[in-house]
Amino acid sequence: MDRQSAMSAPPQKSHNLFQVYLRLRPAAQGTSSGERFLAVEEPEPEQSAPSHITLNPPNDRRRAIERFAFTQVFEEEASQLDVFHCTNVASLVEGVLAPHGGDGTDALLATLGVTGSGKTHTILGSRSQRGITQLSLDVIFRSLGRNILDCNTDPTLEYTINVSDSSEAAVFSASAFLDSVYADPAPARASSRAPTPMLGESIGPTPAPSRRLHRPSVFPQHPDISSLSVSSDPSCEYAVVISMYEVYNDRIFDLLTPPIKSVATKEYRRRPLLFKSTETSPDRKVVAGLRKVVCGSMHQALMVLEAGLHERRVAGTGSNSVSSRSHGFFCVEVKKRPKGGRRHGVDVPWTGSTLTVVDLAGSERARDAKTAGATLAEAGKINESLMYLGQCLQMQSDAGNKDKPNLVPFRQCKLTELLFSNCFPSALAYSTARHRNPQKAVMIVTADPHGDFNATSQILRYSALAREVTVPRVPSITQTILTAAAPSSPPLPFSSPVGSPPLHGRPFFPPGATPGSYPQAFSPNIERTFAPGSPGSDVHRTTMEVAALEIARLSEELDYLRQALDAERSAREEAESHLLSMEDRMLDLEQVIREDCVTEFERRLEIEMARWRANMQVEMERGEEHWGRKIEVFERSMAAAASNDENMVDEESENKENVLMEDINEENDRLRRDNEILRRELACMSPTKRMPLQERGSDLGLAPRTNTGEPGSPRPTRTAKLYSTLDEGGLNHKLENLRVSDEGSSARNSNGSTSPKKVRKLATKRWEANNVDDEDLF
Ligand SMILES: Nc1ncnc2c1ncn2[C@@H]1O[C@H](COP(=O)(O)OP(=O)(O)OP(=O)(O)O)[C@@H](O)[C@H]1O
Repeated sequence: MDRQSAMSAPPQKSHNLFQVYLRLRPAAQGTSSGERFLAVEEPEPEQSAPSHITLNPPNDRRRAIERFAFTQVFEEEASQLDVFHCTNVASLVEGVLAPHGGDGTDALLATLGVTGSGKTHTILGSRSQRGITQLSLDVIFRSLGRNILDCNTDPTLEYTINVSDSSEAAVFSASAFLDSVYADPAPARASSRAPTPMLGESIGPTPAPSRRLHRPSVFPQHPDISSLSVSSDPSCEYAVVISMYEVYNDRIFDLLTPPIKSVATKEYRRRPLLFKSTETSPDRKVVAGLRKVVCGSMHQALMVLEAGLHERRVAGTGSNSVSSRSHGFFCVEVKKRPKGGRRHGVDVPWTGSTLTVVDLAGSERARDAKTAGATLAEAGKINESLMYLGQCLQMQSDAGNKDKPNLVPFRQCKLTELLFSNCFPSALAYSTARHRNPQKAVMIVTADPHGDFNATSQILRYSALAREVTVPRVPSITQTILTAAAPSSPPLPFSSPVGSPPLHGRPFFPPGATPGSYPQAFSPNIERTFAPGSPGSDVHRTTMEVAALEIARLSEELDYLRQALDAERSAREEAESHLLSMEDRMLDLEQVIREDCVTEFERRLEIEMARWRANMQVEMERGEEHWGRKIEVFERSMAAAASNDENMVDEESENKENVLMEDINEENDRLRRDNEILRRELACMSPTKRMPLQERGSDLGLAPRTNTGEPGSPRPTRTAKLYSTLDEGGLNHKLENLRVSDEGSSARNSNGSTSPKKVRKLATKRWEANNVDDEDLF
């Protein structure tokens, strides 16, 4: 049967979570290839395509010959189209489109292999050939035809998808996204891979991005699958939403969101995202917070793919000039809803399924890849995640068995979580009416038959659906043992017929795993065959065969452990040196921050001091003004008090004057009365006794004292008494005083300080005084 035509046959059915295919890559032209260690077996009689391969250890007769079974094996001559057809991607796409109603079935397509074995070539193609991703997109857009909606024709499309999205995504229209990423117009750029950094260059933190890519003008058109299309639901309208992310160092990063410049480190970095169940997606885990682009055409989808690939981390290594340093995920969500978005007059949200295409990073040996620094550390992470993936693949066959619980240890790292989480029926499927199918998955293992024997054999061991080990011819060891056991019997030749029934013994444990970590009840479905030997039931012979097999296995395991140890040691040294450099950097940063703080502190202190001084000045001026005002008020009050005192003195003296005047008036009245009495007495007296007026006048002024009181002097008369009283009373003196007082009051009056009332009083006094003078005339 023609090998190529046999490849187009459908793969065999199994209960495995992943259908596993093997693709061998052709030897690179112009390079000296090593000895070929992989041999494809002729297909079984009941099969149309080869499914088994034999691994022959080159130049090492101690190693066992191993045989591996896959769903199908593609030889070097297999084209991209062969792989696309035979891996049955079209049926996966059809499951996503859900032509018969419902949400559809998620599909996952991944490539696994040693670095440089052709994973990226298979999944993403090359400059001249399209890969499975482009072919799948072509089938999707071709099959949806006119039922596909575009943001340009439906302005609400972006909004309605955003609302119904269950992964907290930011949804963009393709035109908006592409305008933000690409510069217009631009020269053609045919490469589908990002520029390769220098060998060993650190690609940890994203360097300053040169945004605005050049728009690729042409995409490869070969192979052509224009004749192929799958069914879609004619009663529904569709939208194609694309997202891309990578798993780098066990963290998820969006490839369509530009990196953000860190304030602290001034480096451009992406924010890691979570893989989780959300409120609106309790039965399915999703990568939350991605940027998603609604594409209305195949061309737009390819442009988005190109932009995402540009952001993916790649590096040149000794094994591959453009080596993927992260696991890349390209997701095509096909959303569907009834035409017009309504059913029975009610709005219906978008539902749908996703086709995820995964380009895994290749496992590599540090010695061959000649990696160093961060690239070596990445390799450690890549190998570790691939080891966990191997463990999951080895356990996967039991997961399809309903009688056995799911024991696939897929939560050990982010990669296996992403690949396996949605493989199983949801626990909610039984409790809710809404039932979601577990995803369908295809793994394409790529291998270079002339490449690295150890790395390739490791990959084959943990990815194969079944494995047989045959005992090698090791006469030097076995014969010695056999001779010792049965010296009489001749040594028997070993034969290793492929496909002989398996012998019970220890199950195979993948590299890195310990026997204790595998429950015996769920050992992997690895077939192990031993050469049964021609004589049949010879116990010693069987024992020796088992021993030889065990030796071979242990020797392999030892090799692997040595390699792992080397890798771990170098990774540890790398990590330690990185830690030291980080510590130095931290110290430097701390120093810089401290200096910045001091400078800032001093600056602020200066400002505060200046402000304080200004405030102080203002306060002092205010205080001075305040006290000035107080003193002024005090002075004014003092002046007021002084003038009050003066007024009081005036009043006092006035009061005294008044009293004096009253006394004088009283005296005056008394004198008048006396005078009146004297007049009357005088009138009653004899004329002889009257004194002439002159005498009286003289008496009044200069009258001699006739009665001095001396003894013998005549007794004074009443008139004499009167004169005497007038004289003794100091009437003149009093009048003198009155005159003085009158002058004083006139003087004060002239000053204007005396009140009119006082003036009147004084006038009265003057008149009275004049009266006195007049009366004195008597
Ligand atoms: N089947 C094939 N036919 C032709 N060329 C191939 C094939 N497979 C791989 N190559 C070529 O081999 C080189 C390495 O392949 P590729 O980059 O796909 O390897 P890889 O497995 O993705 O490596 P890595 O894991 O380092 O990214 C590329 O130049 C590619 O074109």
